[in-house]
Amino acid sequence: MSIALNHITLSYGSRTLLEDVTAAFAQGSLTALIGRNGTGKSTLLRAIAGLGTTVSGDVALCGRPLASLTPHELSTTVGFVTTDKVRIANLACEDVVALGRAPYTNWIGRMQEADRAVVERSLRLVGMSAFARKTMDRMSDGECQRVMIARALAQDTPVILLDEPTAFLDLPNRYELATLLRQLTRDEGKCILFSTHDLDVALSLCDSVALIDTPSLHHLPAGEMVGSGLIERLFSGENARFDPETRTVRLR
Ligand SMILES: Nc1ncnc2c1ncn2[C@@H]1O[C@H](COP(=O)(O)OP(=O)(O)OP(=O)(O)O)[C@@H](O)[C@H]1O
Repeated sequence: MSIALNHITLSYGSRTLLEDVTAAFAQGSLTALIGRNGTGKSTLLRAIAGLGTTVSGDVALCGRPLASLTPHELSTTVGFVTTDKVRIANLACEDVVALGRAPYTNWIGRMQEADRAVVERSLRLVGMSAFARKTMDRMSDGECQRVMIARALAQDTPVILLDEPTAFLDLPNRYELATLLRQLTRDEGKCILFSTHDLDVALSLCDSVALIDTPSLHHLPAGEMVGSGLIERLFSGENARFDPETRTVRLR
């Protein structure tokens, strides 16, 4: 398994977000992590990425306990894409993508021919080759998001985590981005786990859905999740209800 969570508990102080969660995510699979605001999606992604959150239980990446990985091994195993905007004037897309090569470049960080080829390929995979020399401060949110995914691809890790990659995107771009992620699981064999509030994207385009139902995590194939009744229970309220037909939340 690319990601294995074994009886993990996540908490902040006395507040428990997840308790005794066991789940596994396979190579070549796309999984959406969903849940209401503040239920711990980002915290879980950060814990899997080894970004210093309180965890009891074990996280294993590609069969190795997270705790046993050196910083270098971690950086060649898991890539993490956040919604933080990297809009540094004068920094071209290809330079941002090249940052993903840091674990592989020599001690002065000099890029070799092979590194440059990986950067080029990564930009091509996300459909952004034409933007290589453009600076990121003049690009749309959707374009920036693709470049940040290219950076994670250049890092060449079997596991990629993304925290709300579809936030700030319009509807066609949300579908396009999720379709791109799906393609990367198929063509590149990546294990991709991303958090999202887009139920229709999660349920229509992903292999499986991991739903935080505090303090549990339900991980089911997307089709089974639609029919499970779990989404209605967690996302329906006085003014809105989940419609399994359209896989969206609608006003009552
Ligand atoms: N460093 C921290 N210290 C204490 N509490 C925190 C910290 N970071 C997050 N929290 C709390 O933990 C809970 C989970 O936060 P998290 O950001 O993981 O949720 P989320 O599901 O990603 O939320 P959203 O959907 O709103 O992005 C929230 O109630 C948040 O206030």
